[in-house]
Amino acid sequence: MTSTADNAVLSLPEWEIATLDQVDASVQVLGSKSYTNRFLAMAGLSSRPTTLHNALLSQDTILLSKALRAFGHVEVDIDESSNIVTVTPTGNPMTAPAREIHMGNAGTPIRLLITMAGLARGRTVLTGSDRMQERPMAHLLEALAPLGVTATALRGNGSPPIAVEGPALVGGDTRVDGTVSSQFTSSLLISAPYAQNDVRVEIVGDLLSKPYVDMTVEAMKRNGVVVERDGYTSFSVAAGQRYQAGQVTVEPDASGMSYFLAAAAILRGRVRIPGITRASVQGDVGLVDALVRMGCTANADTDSITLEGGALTGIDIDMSNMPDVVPTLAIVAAYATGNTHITGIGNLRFKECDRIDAVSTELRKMGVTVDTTIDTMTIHGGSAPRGAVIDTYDDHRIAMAFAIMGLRTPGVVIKDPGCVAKSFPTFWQRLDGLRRGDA
Ligand SMILES: O=C(O)C1=C[C@@H](OP(=O)(O)O)[C@@H](O)[C@H](O)C1
Ligand SMILES: C=C(OP(=O)(O)O)C(=O)O
Repeated sequence: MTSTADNAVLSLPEWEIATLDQVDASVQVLGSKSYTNRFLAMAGLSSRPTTLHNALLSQDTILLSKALRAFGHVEVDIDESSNIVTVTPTGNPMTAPAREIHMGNAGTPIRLLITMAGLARGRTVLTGSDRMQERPMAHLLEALAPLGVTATALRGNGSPPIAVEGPALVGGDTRVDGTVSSQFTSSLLISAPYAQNDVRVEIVGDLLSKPYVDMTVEAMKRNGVVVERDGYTSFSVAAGQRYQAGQVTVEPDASGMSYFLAAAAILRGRVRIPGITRASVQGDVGLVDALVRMGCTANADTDSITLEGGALTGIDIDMSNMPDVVPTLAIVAAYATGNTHITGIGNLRFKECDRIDAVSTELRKMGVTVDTTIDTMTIHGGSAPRGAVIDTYDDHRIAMAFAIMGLRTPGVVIKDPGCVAKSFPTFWQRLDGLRRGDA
């Protein structure tokens, strides 16, 4: 075991976390994955150049950049040393790539691309990892048909590989199920300005992950496109609007931030995240309020979030608006007294892995009692977790959340630490930086 971590950890089969007695650190978190994906997609449609500053450069966003390039409408330059991405229109229309596009397990990017492919000339085929080939897309495919686009799951199971025929985005009225993924709605909205006619999207059922749709509407507005809306039940985009692009700065990733806040919570220390505030549109900042309810203290600064740990008690919480920080809250709950009952999380079963199964299985390995149902999880606090070898299911969030437990509980070994590269390739360096106070 060593406390020295650099990017070499990404290629190790497993990594044992060194415990840490105390934490008082400021942590630089990479740019938001969701904003980077949105601004890249919009830049990929625009006929004006875009420069993204503090962009997240990770597996998912790089896959999206490559896919956009493959449509021929834009060139994408990535400067890894400065986290700047420049998207430059080529003057050519979007054309379906001759080869299928492989999107790994990048869920948001593939879903954004499915509607975008309806604007490209020819037949686009989008596919991904084995897990991606199980992730649900049928509601999006069904919603595209009334807008003129034929998008077909080639194996008939509603999942990739998916073929999209274009150019065909005529526009009009459609309905989309909101209860499985908000990404379907975001996908329809982001391409909507480029349809021939106005697009109106009605949401069927109660939309989950609502803040992600707020982020979409806000990012479109920052880019010059207005979305009219009736709460979370319908959204309209007038035809003919165009993304203005230009210079965009991406704020830090609230989901990535969550692991360091959890470290402060379970070590009763203090962590400061500059560049993001509790007023962010990113729903995952809601974790701060949850941790305060559990006994932590948080600031109300205008340029950062600081969280200080306290005596932790379990809470009841509906996390349907912040699904990606459920693993984070669950590991904090393991150190609280009393039970934490998390509801509204049925769609965790469709993420990079079945996160309800994964979190409960790995917490149980560590001696924590967890009850689950199809869409809830109850973590029984009060028994000291013990070290274990943690399976990570090719899921970055399982690896990162359980790594934080290793700061307090000796003997936590994270298998396949490289899986964090999906959203946070510098995670292990930042974790190591906690020990010096300047992550
Ligand atoms: O739109 C987005 O950027 C995202 C939406 C969420 O998905 P769901 O809407 O499927 O919950 C979230 O889990 C994902 O990591 C990113
Ligand atoms: C669910 C996630 O990502 P995606 O759906 O974009 O693959 C995630 O990052 O937690």
